[in-house]
Amino acid sequence: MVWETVRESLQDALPESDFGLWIKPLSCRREDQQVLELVGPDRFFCAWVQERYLELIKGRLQEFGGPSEVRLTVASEPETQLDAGAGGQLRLPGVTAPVNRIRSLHPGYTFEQFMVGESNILARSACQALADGQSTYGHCLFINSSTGLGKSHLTQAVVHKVMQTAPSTRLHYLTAQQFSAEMVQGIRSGAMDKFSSKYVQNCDMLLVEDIHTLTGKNKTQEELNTVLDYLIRSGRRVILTSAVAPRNIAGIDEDFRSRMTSGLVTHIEEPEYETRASIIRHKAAQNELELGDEVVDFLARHLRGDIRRTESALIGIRAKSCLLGTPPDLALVKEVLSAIIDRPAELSGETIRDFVGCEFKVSIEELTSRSRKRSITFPRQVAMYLTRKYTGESLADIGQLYNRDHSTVLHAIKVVTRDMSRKTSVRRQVEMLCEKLQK
Ligand SMILES: Nc1ncnc2c1ncn2[C@@H]1O[C@H](COP(=O)(O)OP(=O)(O)OP(=O)(O)O)[C@@H](O)[C@H]1O
Repeated sequence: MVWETVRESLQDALPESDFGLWIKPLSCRREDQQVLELVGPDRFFCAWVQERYLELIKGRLQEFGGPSEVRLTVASEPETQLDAGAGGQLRLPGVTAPVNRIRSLHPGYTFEQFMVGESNILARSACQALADGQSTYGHCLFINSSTGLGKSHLTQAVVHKVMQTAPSTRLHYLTAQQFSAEMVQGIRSGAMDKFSSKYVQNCDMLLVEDIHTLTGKNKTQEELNTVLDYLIRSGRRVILTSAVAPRNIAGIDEDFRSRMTSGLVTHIEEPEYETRASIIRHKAAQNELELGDEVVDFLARHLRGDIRRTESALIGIRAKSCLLGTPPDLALVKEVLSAIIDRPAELSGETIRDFVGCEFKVSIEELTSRSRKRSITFPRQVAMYLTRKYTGESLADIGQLYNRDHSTVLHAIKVVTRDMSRKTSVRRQVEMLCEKLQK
């Protein structure tokens, strides 16, 4: 085979380490008059060979009368089939795969499929900038949110984008648990040098999820702290995610906490109404589910927080609609949702606004007006407080009901909470309203 000859000639032409790292692992899958197909262990490997050695390989092939076309293919191990969506952590050739499970990539977690709104725009923009190699938001990003609000989606969107636009980037994407397990393995097998060189010298971008799971894991914190220290100081890109705000993660070394938060720290809020509606439309279309505006509105008003619940509701709606052979109308959707939502569907922000208006004999126009008369501001503030207490609507959503922004709602909640503790009359009135609402 001509490839064997070319390979031998490259062994003579290249430094031993380069040949061992980049040429030796290539295997020949096909060789005929037209094409030589070489297989490399992963995408990063192939991109590197393509950039640095392809012309050399082609030149040698010509010399030895081989085919003019060379194809580089990623081996079809599940963890390296990144195009097919089964993705995995990228690693350097010659560095053995860790024995622990590698975090796989979801093919749909891309920027295009991430719906943007006030709640997540900062996190999204920062991720986009990091993926594009811009330093607008610095090099180190810490994202936190409660569950199901898109931390993994955004982190993986960065990985997808970097792999598409700069595939030779040495990138490691894993969870904190995987980092920890790999480190323990390194210690046990006496291979800590390899471990450190993988994450320190041979890393352009590090993405570690679920940092909150490092509570009490002092050795892992110490190791990751050293890695971050080097990466941040040398301008490498870092993304960390956590289900807990950095200041609230217990059992974390203060130096480590401060290093992790030395760049931009951003919190993804629960999506507001408009974002929820666009997520519902987008996910419905993906599920080939046609939803009318009334149904989308109903779902957006009742499904807040964790987007996984929205996804599960849409799957349920589709299943029920298929089963009955009818399009998903409001009655069907309400039935499916009754199994998912834990609070009575009728206790919405609007219901509470109507109720409070009726109790205080104030119209909706007055409640939503700019008026600052005490006879109107007090019911408005109480209504905002009750909506927050009973509906789980975001501050921005509550604000919309009263023509205000989220900071006014936050202020109203603080005022009512404070006055309830100081003034018996306020406490009694609010308690009475709560009793009526619960009935
Ligand atoms: N803004 C968004 N647009 C579209 N889909 C979204 C958005 N936010 C979240 N999702 C979807 O919600 C689901 C959960 O998101 P993801 O796994 O990223 O959450 P997470 O914050 O990492 O949660 P956890 O803390 O539980 O790991 C995913 O299927 C994701 O696609």
